[in-house]
Amino acid sequence: MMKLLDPFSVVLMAALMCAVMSMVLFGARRSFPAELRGIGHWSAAMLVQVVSVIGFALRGTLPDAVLLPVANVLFVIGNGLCMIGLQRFYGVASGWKMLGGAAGFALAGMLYFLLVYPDYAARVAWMALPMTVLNGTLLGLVWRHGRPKLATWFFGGLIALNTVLMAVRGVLALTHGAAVVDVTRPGAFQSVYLAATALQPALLALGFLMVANERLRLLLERRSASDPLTGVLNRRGFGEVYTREVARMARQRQRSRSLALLSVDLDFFKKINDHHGHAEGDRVLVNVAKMIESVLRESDVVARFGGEEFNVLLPETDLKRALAVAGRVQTLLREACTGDMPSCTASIGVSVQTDPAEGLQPLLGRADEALYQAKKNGRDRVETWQEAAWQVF
Ligand SMILES: Nc1nc2c(ncn2[C@@H]2O[C@H](COP(=O)(O)OP(=O)(O)OP(=O)(O)O)[C@@H](O)[C@H]2O)c(=O)[nH]1
Repeated sequence: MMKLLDPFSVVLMAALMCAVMSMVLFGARRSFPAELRGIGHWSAAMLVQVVSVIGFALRGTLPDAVLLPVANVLFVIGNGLCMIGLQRFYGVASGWKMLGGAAGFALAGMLYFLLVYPDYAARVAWMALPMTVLNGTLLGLVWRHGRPKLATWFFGGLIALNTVLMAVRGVLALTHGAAVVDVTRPGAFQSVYLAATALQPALLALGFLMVANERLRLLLERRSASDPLTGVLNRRGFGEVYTREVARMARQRQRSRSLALLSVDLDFFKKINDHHGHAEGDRVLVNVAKMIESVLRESDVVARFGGEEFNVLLPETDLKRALAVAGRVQTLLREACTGDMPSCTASIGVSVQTDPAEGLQPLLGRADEALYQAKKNGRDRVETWQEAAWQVF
């Protein structure tokens, strides 16, 4: 067993794996969207670990008084950078002070127990403290902010094991002395610790990458369902919500079930672009999307399929309420346009669905026809389409 795990080879293996992970993370940082933060810190952390591990491997070639403080402090900094990376990833304030404190604490202890009062077990116990605190902080972050997914369990499990191992090593150093924790001596705990030390940084980085990948999947899913300019849903996202709502409607027993759709189209939007420029036109679209959202209930959704037309889905809504919402959108738009926004009004077509089997296209078609009618009848008005006749409001 000990032949397989001679400390020198283990340490070199660890350095190699950290170097590979650093490159993988660096590549990920360049190719992942900028919203996924903290990956660069993990890449840097792995590089720092490489230098630290090489420092340990060089033991015997340089004086311990120089090598050990440097290698140990770098080890702490490497773990601290992982913490900062994860804090950035989860959008939490970065704990640079904590990292500085942990590194300073490690340096002071190392120097004291090497130069003033040389004691191997005391050094191990001392180092265990900042390492346990940093890893415990990582664990807390995953616990509070991680999504309950397999990647998170894997990542969190690794951090938990690492935290326990660090703490146990510190306690063993205090209670049993160097004989049990000195990795150059044979022993069960030393073998476990060595194997874990070799695998831990690279495995942790792998766990982080898995969590980042999961976040990337979510982000892309959300992007593919939303309009890049206004941030509201796009046609695809709208279709998904509609399908969900219509299924819910089908499950409802009462006869009065219905959902409504508003087709909101800005009037003479081309003029806004022509007079104020395309960028200002974009700003108007973003504001209008916000404004529409502000008059909706939580279950209502707004989408932009393109151009200057917005579609609003109002679940569990009858014609009367749909008209009231349309009226509120118009009022808000008129009020907002008196401020710093170019003057604009909207025509709105309203349609209602009561049969769950009908489908989105007929509903959109009717709202579109109503909208066309609103435009034809002079704009800045709301119209609805019903089977019997045109209703003008
Ligand atoms: N700024 C901006 N303009 C857009 C965008 N998409 C479409 N447009 C513009 O919206 C205008 C739509 O023009 P029209 O279809 O003639 O409609 P309108 O001028 O609003 O006239 P009516 O709808 O008939 O009242 C065009 O000038 C498009 O270039 C966009 O994303 N940003």
